[in-house]
Amino acid sequence: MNQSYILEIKGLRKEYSKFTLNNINVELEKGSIMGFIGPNGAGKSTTIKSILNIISYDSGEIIINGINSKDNEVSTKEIIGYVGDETSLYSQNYAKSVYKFIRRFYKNWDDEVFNSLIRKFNLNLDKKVKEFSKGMKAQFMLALSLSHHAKLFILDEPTSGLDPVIRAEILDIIFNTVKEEGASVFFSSHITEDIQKIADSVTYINNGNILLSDKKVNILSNYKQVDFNQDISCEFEKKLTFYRNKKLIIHKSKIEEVINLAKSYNIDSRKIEFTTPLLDEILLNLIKKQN
Ligand SMILES: Nc1ncnc2c1ncn2[C@@H]1O[C@H](COP(=O)(O)OP(=O)(O)OP(=O)(O)O)[C@@H](O)[C@H]1O
Repeated sequence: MNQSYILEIKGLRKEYSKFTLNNINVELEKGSIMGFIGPNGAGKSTTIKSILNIISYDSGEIIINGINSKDNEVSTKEIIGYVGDETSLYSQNYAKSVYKFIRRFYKNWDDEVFNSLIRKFNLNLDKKVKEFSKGMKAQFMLALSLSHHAKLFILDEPTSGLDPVIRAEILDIIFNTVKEEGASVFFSSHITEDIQKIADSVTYINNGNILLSDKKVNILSNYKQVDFNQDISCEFEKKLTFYRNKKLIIHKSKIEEVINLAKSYNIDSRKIEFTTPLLDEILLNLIKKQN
């Protein structure tokens, strides 16, 4: 247990018949935003459901604000604001009844925050949840989760399937609320662009295993995109594993190796440039290495 972390996942393991979430370790610092990214079926929702105790897990520990989440479920739930795809649970109900039902669970519920978000999103609470569009459902869920001064937001694909305008609005609200209140966010997404925009740290999961978990600035400074800025021979290209579409992403420890290799293929090393790649390119490179 470390007081500077709001969430610690230690050695989490969950076995399904055809999939294993294997030895997941994550540390989320208080006041920071972590993007949890990975392809379809990587294990993101399984991890999130384990954090929330929605499913049981085989081994490992989940510590929320210093407390083992299994030891005190009520107090840990109180400090979590969750957005997932559970609107189907309430779809037959009027939005107003859902709000009245949910607010009873939280002693820090704040109607002023809730009403201002509802006005901002222009949502009509006299509608049934099923009458809301996908974007409105996401806004409604977000308003519910942001209205009880949570310390930790767990967001499962909060922007998936939304148009760019609503996506940007939701990201802004998450970012601003969290920074104002000093809260923390663990959010899963397929959209690397969103993560690059607001996350302080990134955890990348593939096939039930974590391939990378680090501060975004470290990841971006640890990897380089190599631009040769000249024609290169097929033989040299073949030597460069993971060279695709004229892009080569390498860990910075490999810079010298690449320069020396290039020289041995008569490449003019003065023209070679090393730039900072997009997060997307770095993660794609990691998947290619794993497969
Ligand atoms: N209840 C279950 N029983 C058996 N297998 C399951 C169950 N729930 C999930 N899985 C399997 O676990 C794997 C991980 O699923 P999970 O939903 O965690 O992935 P994900 O990263 O959230 O994917 P997506 O981005 O598509 O939502 C998948 O292979 C899925 O089929």
